[in-house]
Amino acid sequence: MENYLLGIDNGGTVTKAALYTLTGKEAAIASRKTKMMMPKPFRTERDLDELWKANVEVIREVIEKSRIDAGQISGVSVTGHGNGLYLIRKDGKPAYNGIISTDQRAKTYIDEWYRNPRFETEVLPKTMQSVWAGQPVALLAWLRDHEPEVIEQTDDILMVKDFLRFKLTGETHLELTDVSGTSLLNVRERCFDKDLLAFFGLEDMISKLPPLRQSTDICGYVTEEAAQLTGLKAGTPVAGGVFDIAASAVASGLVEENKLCIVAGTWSINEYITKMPVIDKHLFMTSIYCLDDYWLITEASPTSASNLEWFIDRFMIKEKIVAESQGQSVYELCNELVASVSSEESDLLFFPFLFGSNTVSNANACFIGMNSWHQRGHLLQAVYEGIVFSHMYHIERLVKYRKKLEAARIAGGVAKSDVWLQMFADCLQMPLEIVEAKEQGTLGTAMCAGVMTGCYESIKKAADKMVKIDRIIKPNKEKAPIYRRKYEHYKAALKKMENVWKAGG
Ligand SMILES: Nc1ncnc2c1ncn2[C@@H]1O[C@H](COP(=O)(O)OP(=O)(O)O)[C@@H](O)[C@H]1O
Ligand SMILES: O=C(CO)[C@H](O)[C@@H](O)COP(=O)(O)O
Repeated sequence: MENYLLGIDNGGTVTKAALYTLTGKEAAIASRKTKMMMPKPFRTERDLDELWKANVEVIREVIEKSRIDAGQISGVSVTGHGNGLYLIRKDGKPAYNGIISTDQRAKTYIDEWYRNPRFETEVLPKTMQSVWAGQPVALLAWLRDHEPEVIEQTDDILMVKDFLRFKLTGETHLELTDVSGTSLLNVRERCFDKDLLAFFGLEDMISKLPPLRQSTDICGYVTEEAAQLTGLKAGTPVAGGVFDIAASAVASGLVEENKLCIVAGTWSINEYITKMPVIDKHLFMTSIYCLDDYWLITEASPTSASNLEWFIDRFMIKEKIVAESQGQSVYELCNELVASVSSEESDLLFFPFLFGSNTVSNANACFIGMNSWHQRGHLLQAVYEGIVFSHMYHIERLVKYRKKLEAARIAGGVAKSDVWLQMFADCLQMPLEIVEAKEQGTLGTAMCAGVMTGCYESIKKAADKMVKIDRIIKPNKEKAPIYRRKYEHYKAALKKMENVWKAGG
């Protein structure tokens, strides 16, 4: 009987599960949108019972769809958005709603930390990354000051994938690649460090950080209770899993240094791998990669498809309900509307900063240059283009640290849209290599399960077997001057707006 690996991915917007054969063939896939709650300005939270229910449903669905016996699943592995915060009490119940990494309630702490000269001399060499509002260090500091009873009740500090692993196995662990992106870890020494935590005023919380594990370690077994709910077989081993930005990268074939990887989901993630870490206060992050000897160098911000999601929820909700009632997706309508307007026809700009930005700290989203003749398609086109330009802005910073990148691999929900993919290729003027896997997060983490169960010697060997290029999207040369002009316009407007935002506007 053939063996299968199960990958589970909890992003900021969508929960997915997928079953793979050992050659990377997708046997079944299922997804559920999860609700982002905004109980107060700048807060993005999720109900953890609803999140667990979504996971139970997608796991059950993939087992049913694939018609395999659950005993054929030799291993399970998890991934999910990095950062944010998932707190549980001693009795295993949530101590708070899950906090998604787009949360900005703690943004005032950031400027204060950056003003402290010790940040550059003592913190940055250990964390190798910027500090920002959605990181657990900022959220924990905020809870310590505003809702101390939550911290008192907390027994374990987890990331989303660790919470899910805990629901499946009853065990609590943190995993290295994920924690290496949180500012909680001394990344160079790969350990927690009381002096580092003390900088953020969090030294007392070291006892609430569960043990650190590797991506491919066995971190527990599916319990009887979880088995009954999900249809998995009790006793199936569950791996440590991997940070989603690394999962998508390895499943896109980021096993060499000459490729750019773009992940366009809730977040805009832009990354490459190298054997030398980059420590620079202007760079977003260096984190631990899931291939031995490699570091993942990332430029990122919450400026990608979360903005489209907001646009749909505010201005296309009827269309969304109708589409979903007919078993269709509202994204197809969005893609049709964008395809119906040409790239030359409108100069409308959009800054995709609804959940944070990659410029000054109090930047806001805005449309610039609206005219009476603009239709919904033009607004959507500006949203799509603004998201691409925000990725390009990150990529421009990223290439400063290395030689030119030859081609890009792209993952995340946006990669499901042909019109958006062509826009990326035309704006970047770079070929986009599209892999066969529909969901790279689930595939990347399934590789960890494959190594954990001894099916592969290493994640690199798993990637060699499981990643296949499906097609290449070539850039359209005629579009180069059009998008170059639009991108220059975007950057010039951004510079002007930065002065307004800096002045408190
Ligand atoms: N067919 C599509 N066309 C355009 N955008 C899409 C399509 N499918 C998904 N998306 C966008 O991708 C987002 C989901 O991306 P995903 O990477 O799954 O998110 P996350 O992992 O952050 O939860 C959706 O919110 C939506 O904005
Ligand atoms: O920590 C992060 C970046 O450093 C983000 O949370 C990222 O992991 C989100 O991923 P997304 O929700 O877009 O899948």
